[in-house]
This record gives sequence, structure tokens and C-alpha cells, in this order.
Amino acid sequence: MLPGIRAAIIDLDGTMIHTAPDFHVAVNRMRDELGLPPLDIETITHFVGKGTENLIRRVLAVDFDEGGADTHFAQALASYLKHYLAINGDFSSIYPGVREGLDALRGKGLRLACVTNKPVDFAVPLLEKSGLRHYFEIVYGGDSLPRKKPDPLPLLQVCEDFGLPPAQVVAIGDSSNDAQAARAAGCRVLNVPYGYNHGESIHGVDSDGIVPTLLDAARLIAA
Ligand SMILES: O=C(O)COP(=O)(O)O
Ligand SMILES: [Mg+2]
Repeated sequence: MLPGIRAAIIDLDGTMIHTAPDFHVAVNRMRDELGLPPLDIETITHFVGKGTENLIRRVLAVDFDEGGADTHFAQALASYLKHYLAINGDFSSIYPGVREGLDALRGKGLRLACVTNKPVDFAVPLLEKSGLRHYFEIVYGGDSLPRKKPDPLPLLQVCEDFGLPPAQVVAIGDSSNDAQAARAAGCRVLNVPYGYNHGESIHGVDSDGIVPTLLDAARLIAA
């Protein structure tokens, strides 16, 4: 059990929504525009988690050295953002247990925030389209604050917004980013094993527990 918890900070990509197919389509439409061959979904999924700029750099590094990637970066980023915005949510799906888990967390009286490295202008419409926006008092994207996960800043900002000490807040996410940010902030952390952990096993991550679904996370948490 995790006792003494008053709020949960929940990650988006790979935790609530399986967005890898959206990333796959948008990245390959960008690559097509640049005259580059498509990448498979697994390769692209391993690049997800550290924000949009990092994703584009990793995607360009498949074809170019550092100088070449720099040359193409601005065009690639603009193309990717245009294509992602056009399809945001069309190919993605909510993971099992997410709605039930969010209902259970709310039922226990926890306050909820979503902290994602996705740009906030992608995250909010995706949450709205998925019917999840209403659960969250706060949504911070990767570009909402000066630093993103694995930096603790977005988590510390939520703690301040809620007026809670970090020890009373749990972060729930699919990757080492979420765990590192939580540890650095002094929050508790639970991880789900089904998302995108940069192609690595979630079992190597410093976490307070690995739970099969958000509903299982909710069952472990007590106010
Ligand atoms: O867009 C990303 O890089 C991943 O976003 P996440 O923080 O919701 O997993
Ligand atoms: Mg994630």
C-alpha cells in the first residue's frame, strides 16, 4: 500500500493512451515529405518519451550525421507538427483500466494532474477527444514550463499548485522519465509495464511498484 497520498500526477503517452500509432503515421508523413523511407513503429516508439524535439532528432539521426540532422531539423519539426496535429488521436486508443483507475482515484478523493512531455497543444485536444480531460485539474505539456521530465520541475509545480508536499503526491507513468522526475521531486512513483520505456525493461527502473493497470495503481493508493 501507498498511504498518505492526496494527489496523483499521471503521464499521458504510453500510460493512459496508446499513441504509438499516431507517432508512427505523423513521423512517416514527415519522412515522406523529406524524401526519406518509412520507419517501423517499434523504432519510432523507442524514440518517444523525451519530447518532440528529441523525437525529431532521433528520427533524423537514422539517416544523417549531426550536421545533416541540424540542416534538416527545422523543416522536419514543422512538417511533423503539421502532420501530427492533423491526425492527433485518430490512430490511438485508451489502455484497459484507465477510466476505471481515474474513477477510483477520484473516488478516493485524490486530486489529479496530467504531466506529459507531449506539447500541451497536442495533449489537451487528445485528452478531450478521449473523454479524459475532465478528470484533471491541471494539464502540463513538455512546453508548458522551462524544463520537462525527467527534470522534477513539472511535478514540483503541480505540488505547489495543489499546496501539497511532494511526499503526499504519487506520479504514475510508463517510463524511467516519470520515475526519475518523481524521485528527484520527492514524490512516490508507480509504473505501468505496457507503455514505451525507450525500448528498455521497466523492471530496471527505481519505482515504488509496477502495476498492471491504472486501476491496480488506484487500489494500492490510500489517502
Ligand atoms: O511526447 C513524449 O515524448 C512522451 O510523452 P509522455 O510524457 O506523455 O510519455
Ligand atoms: Mg509516457
